[in-house]
Formats: sequence, structure tokens, C-alpha cells
Amino acid sequence: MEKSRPYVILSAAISIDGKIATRTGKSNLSSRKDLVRVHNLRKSVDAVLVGKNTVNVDDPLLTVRYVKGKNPIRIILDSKGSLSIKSNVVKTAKKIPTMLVVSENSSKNVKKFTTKGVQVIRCGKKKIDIKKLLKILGKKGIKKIAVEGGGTTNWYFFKEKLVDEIVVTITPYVLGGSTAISLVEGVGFGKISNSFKLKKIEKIQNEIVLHYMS
Ligand SMILES: NC(=O)C1=CN([C@@H]2O[C@H](COP(=O)(O)OP(=O)(O)OC[C@H]3O[C@@H](n4cnc5c(N)ncnc54)[C@H](O)[C@@H]3O)[C@@H](O)[C@H]2O)C=CC1
Ligand SMILES: Nc1nc(O)c(N)c(N[C@@H]2O[C@H](COP(=O)(O)O)[C@@H](O)[C@H]2O)n1
Repeated sequence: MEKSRPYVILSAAISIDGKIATRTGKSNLSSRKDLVRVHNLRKSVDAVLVGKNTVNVDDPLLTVRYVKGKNPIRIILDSKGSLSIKSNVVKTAKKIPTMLVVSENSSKNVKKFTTKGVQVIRCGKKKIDIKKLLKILGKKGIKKIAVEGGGTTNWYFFKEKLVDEIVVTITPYVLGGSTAISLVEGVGFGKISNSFKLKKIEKIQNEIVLHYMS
């Protein structure tokens, strides 16, 4: 691992059949106990990162609420700068540090975000250059981040081999649906080569939490 970039933990809840949401975008798969674990993870990292679709579909807060602890910085990847101004992350950005990462080619006016307290970072020409972004975050003193989806964002991190740890909860649901989002979307790998080492298995009632390391 390059020392200059933050340590990356990919965190998600999946159904038995590997989906992270229903075909209609419902993603509240984890039990309350598992969410307590997720919030303990959030308080242990410097930043939580998600993609724009996750914000637009879930309208998350990405805060620490089920346990006591400091909120991580929130980072949203949105190459075109088309995030909803009415989203919870934007509405609370003056209280909780929030970064919006857009590509250099994005012509959208980002002032509407900055006036709401969102820090805007331009990184990568058309797509967001995640390697470069992690270097920028490292220089800002961010040492550990949790990537919380969705499937497209997860793919970019796997594609660039930037995932150091995977924490995934298998929840007791079968969702099906060819259009339902899986843990990892994108083009996918053509070869079976990207293996991780299983380090820990936790059983939380009806769920299993798997911890893998690169
Ligand atoms: N069960 C779970 O643990 C979770 C479920 N979800 C679900 O996932 C679904 C959303 O997933 P997706 O549609 O795959 O979208 P996503 O949330 O990964 O967002 C994709 C968007 O993020 C931006 N983006 C991400 N990486 C980029 C890069 N390298 N360069 C440029 N732009 C980049 C782009 O605007 C792209 O269209 C929602 O239904 C949500 O509920 C999301 C997070 C966790
Ligand atoms: N670990 C995990 N389990 C689930 O069941 C989930 N749905 C998610 N989703 C991630 O958490 C965000 C919601 O956060 P808030 O509760 O609003 O703080 C969601 O947008 C996903 O990133 N994760």
C-alpha cells in the first residue's frame, strides 16, 4: 500500500443473492444491531465516501447516530456535479464537513454547493481519478475511509485495486432482479484473480458479517 493514500474499507450489506438494493432501490437490509456495528465503523474512520446515485436514492445522512462518536467527513463522488441541492448531506453541510468531488470537465456551477458549506474538489478529466483523489485526501490528513457504495462506486475502487479491507454483511433476504444493483457493478473483471483473505466471521442473529483483507 502506498503510504500517501488513506486505508480503504469497503462496507456494505448484501442480500443472500449479492444485491445491495431491490430493483426499486430499497436498501435498508441491515438489522439494528448491524447498523450499530456500521456506526462504530463510521466513528473509527476519518471519512465516509459514497456515489451520487446513493445520495439521490437513499438520501442518507452518513453520520454516527447509533453510538456516541465523532462524525466522519462525508465525501460524495459526482462527476457531473448533478447532486440534489435538497439532499440531506447538502442541507447539513454547514454542521458536518462534506466534500463533493466532481471532474475537471464538469461545466456545472458548483457555487450552489459551496454556499451551502460543501467543499468542492475537482479531480480527473472526465471521470473522477480515484487514485489522485486518495492522494489529495491523504494530504488533507485523511488516513482511513469507509466506502459505502453503491455498486458503481465500489467497482471503481476494486478496478483500481484500492480496497484494503471488505466488511460485508450477508442479510437474510433474496432480492433477485437483473436490474437490482449488486455489491460491485461496472464492467467487471474478465479473470478470477482479485482474491481477498478471510480474516473474521461474525454472526449477528440472522446475519453474517464477513471481514476480508487484501
Ligand atoms: N446495501 C448497501 O450496503 C448499499 C446500497 N446502496 C444502494 O446502491 C444503489 C446505488 O448504486 P449505483 O447506482 O451503483 O450508484 P453509486 O451510488 O455508486 O453512484 C454512481 C455515481 O457516482 C459517481 N461516481 C462514482 N465513482 C465515480 C468515478 N470514479 N468517476 C466518476 N463518477 C463516479 C457517478 O456520478 C456515478 O454515476 C442505491 O439503490 C442504494 O440504495 C448504496 C450503498 C450501500
Ligand atoms: N452497511 C449498510 N447496511 C445497510 O443495510 C445499508 N443500507 C447501508 N447503506 C449505506 O448507508 C447509507 C445510509 O446511511 P444513514 O443511515 O442515512 O446514515 C446508505 O446511503 C449507504 O451508503 N449500509
